[in-house]
Amino acid sequence: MMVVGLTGGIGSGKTTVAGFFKEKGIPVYIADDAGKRLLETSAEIREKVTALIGKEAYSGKTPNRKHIASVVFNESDKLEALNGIIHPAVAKDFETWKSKQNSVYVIYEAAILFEAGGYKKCDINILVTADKEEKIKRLQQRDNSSLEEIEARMAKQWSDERKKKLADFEIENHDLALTKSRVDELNEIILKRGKN
Ligand SMILES: CC(C)(COP(=O)(O)OP(=O)(O)OC[C@H]1O[C@@H](n2cnc3c(N)ncnc32)[C@H](O)[C@@H]1O)[C@@H](O)C(=O)NCCC(=O)NCCS
Ligand SMILES: Nc1ncnc2c1ncn2[C@@H]1O[C@H](COP(=O)(O)OP(=O)(O)OP(=O)(O)O)[C@@H](O)[C@H]1O
Repeated sequence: MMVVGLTGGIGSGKTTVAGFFKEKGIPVYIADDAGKRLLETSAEIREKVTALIGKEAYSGKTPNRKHIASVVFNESDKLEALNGIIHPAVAKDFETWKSKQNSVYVIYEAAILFEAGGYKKCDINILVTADKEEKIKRLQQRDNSSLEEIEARMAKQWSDERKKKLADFEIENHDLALTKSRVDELNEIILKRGKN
């Protein structure tokens, strides 16, 4: 079974694109969601994250994601350490999930697929792009995020130019109808590759 990595900068629309693949019957794994789930359910992760960030990282067993984000997106060492706690657990969870799927290919959607090196384990990598202003507008509408919070995360991610060099395909996500037809087109290409 082929693994197709799907990534894009914050607010690019990668989850929206993943949804279009899902509508076509393709199994989709969302690493951001798995990371959040494991942050909440794994006692081992809770212990490590509390040791890294402090007691304020959790209220009981519930992670204070806003607080964790405010620490790690302003302190690179702590972000690296948090990645080191979450990423191996997500990789393991993905392998378990993948072994239960029955499809020519699955989508592995991850925010920092290139930055964290996960793209090397994928057979094909797709990059979703949008203009910076467009991404900021979408995030402000979706999350009520401040410009400062959005820019702190953007600063920790590679530029689209750098990511394009490693991507096999790009989806420019401006007009949703065009994005959807690009997904149809890529799905056909990937299915053909899977048969060869
Ligand atoms: C810091 C945390 C608690 C913030 O949670 P929050 O709900 O605010 O954000 P969420 O997880 O939905 O991510 C939203 C976006 O932030 C950006 N982002 C998240 N983690 C990272 C990271 N490690 N590096 C750069 N950008 C990141 C991405 O663009 C992502 O799509 C959470 O993102 C986290 O645990 N991150 C570290 C682990 C990680 O890399 N997760 C993502 C893939 S497994
Ligand atoms: N082409 C588009 N036109 C208008 N709005 C869009 C478009 N694509 C996505 N959106 C909206 O922009 C917001 C961000 O999209 P989405 O959640 O898919 O991005 P993401 O890259 O997964 O975000 P994050 O990096 O935060 O995980 C959502 O509210 C979504 O509905």
